[in-house]
Amino acid sequence: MTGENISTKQLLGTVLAVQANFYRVQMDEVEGVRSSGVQAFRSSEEQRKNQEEKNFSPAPCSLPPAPILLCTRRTRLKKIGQQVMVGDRVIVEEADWAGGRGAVSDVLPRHSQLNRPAIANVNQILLVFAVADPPLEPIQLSRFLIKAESTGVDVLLCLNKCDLVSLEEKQQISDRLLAWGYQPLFISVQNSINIDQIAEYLQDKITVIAGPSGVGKSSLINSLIPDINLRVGEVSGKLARGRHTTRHVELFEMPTGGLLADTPGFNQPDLDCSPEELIHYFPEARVRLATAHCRFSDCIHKDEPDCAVSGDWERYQHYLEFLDDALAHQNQTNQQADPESNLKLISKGKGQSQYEPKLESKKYRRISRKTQLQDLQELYRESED
Ligand SMILES: Nc1nc2c(ncn2[C@@H]2O[C@H](COP(=O)(O)OP(=O)(O)OP(=O)(O)O)[C@@H](O)[C@H]2O)c(=O)[nH]1
Ligand SMILES: [Zn+2]
Repeated sequence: MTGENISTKQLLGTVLAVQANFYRVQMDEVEGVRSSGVQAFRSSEEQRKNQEEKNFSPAPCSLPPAPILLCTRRTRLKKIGQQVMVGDRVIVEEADWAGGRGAVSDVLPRHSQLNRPAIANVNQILLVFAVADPPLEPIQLSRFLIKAESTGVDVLLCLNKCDLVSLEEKQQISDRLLAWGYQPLFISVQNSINIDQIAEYLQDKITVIAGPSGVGKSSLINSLIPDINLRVGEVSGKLARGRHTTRHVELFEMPTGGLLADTPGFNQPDLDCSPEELIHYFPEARVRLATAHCRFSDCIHKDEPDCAVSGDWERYQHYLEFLDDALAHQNQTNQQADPESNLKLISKGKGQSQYEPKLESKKYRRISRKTQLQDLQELYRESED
C-alpha cells in the first residue's frame, strides 16, 4: 500500500463505485467549504468525540451531499499493480469541480477489506433479520452471525417487523440473543420504529447490510436513503438486483452521513473458515475460552476430554453442525491441493488426524441436498441470463 506522504493540501476522497476504468469518488471537505466523505460533516475534533459517544450524539439531520468526481487512475498505480477498491480512501489530483472529473493518484492504507462484496475500510456489518414473516430461524441467524464475525468487523444485529410480534415475544427473543452475546435492535420499517436510531449507528461509518431474503433490507435502505429508488417487493427488481450486484458493488451516501452497501443474493452464506478458528466466532464460547483452557491445545471442541467449550449452551449444537461444514471444506481444499493423492486427511480431534482412502468413484457419494439446490440455482440463473 502506498500513500505515506499525505500533505495537508492534498485532496482526499472515498471511492463509492468502480465503473469500467472510472472511479466515482466522494470528495472530503476542501477549504472548509466542501463536506467530507467517510468522516462526513464533522466540523471539529470536539464534535467527532461527542458523536462517538452514541448516547450523547445529536439526532442525525439531513445535509447536502458531498461533491462527487468521476476519476481515472494514474498510470503509475497501474504499473505498480495498485488496485483501487470501493471504500478506498484515495488522493485525487487535477480536480475539475465544474466538469466533475479528477484522477486517483494514490490509495491510503486500508484498515479492513471484505472480499464478498469487495469493499475496503468497512466499519460494520448491519445484519437484518425479521422477527416474523419470514420466521426467525435460529440456525440461519447463527450462520449469518458467524459469517459476519469471520470478517473481523463489528456486527450490528437488527430485527425488523417488530410490529408483527407482542412485547412478550420481543422480550423472549431479546433474552435468547443476549445469551448468544448479542443485543438486537428491534425495528419496524413499516411503522418507522427505531429507524432514526439505525441512521445514528450508521453515521460516518462504512456499513454493509446483509440478511436473508424478505426480511425488509430494501425497505430499510429505502427509508434510510429515500431517493435510492430500489424496487421493493418486485420480483423483477429483486432478480435484477441479485444479478447486478454480483458484478457491481456500490456505496450509497446516507442523507444523515455515512455510506451504505447492499449485499443482495447473499441468502445462505458459505462458512469457509478453518475448523480451528470457527469457535472464536461465537461470543459465548469466547467468554468460556477467556476463563478456561481445553486439555489439548488443538482441541476442536467436539468430543475431546476436558474441553472448556463443549457443554450446555444453546448454540453448541450450531457449532457442531458448522464444524462439520468447516471440516468438509478443509478436506475439499486439501484434496484440491493434492488431486493425485488417493488419501484424505481426517481430523479425529484429541490433537490427532489420520489419512483415510478417498472413495473410489462419484457413484458412492450421495449428492447432498445443498449441492442439488446449488445446481438448481445455477440452472435457474443460467435460464435467466
Ligand atoms: N409487517 C412488516 N412488513 C415489512 C416491514 N418491512 C418490510 N416489510 C415487508 O416485507 C416484504 C419484504 O421486504 P423487502 O424490503 O423486499 O425485503 P428484502 O430483505 O429486501 O428482500 P430481498 O430483496 O429478497 O433480499 C415487503 O412486502 C415489505 O413490505 C415491517 O417493518 N413490517
Ligand atoms: Zn475444547
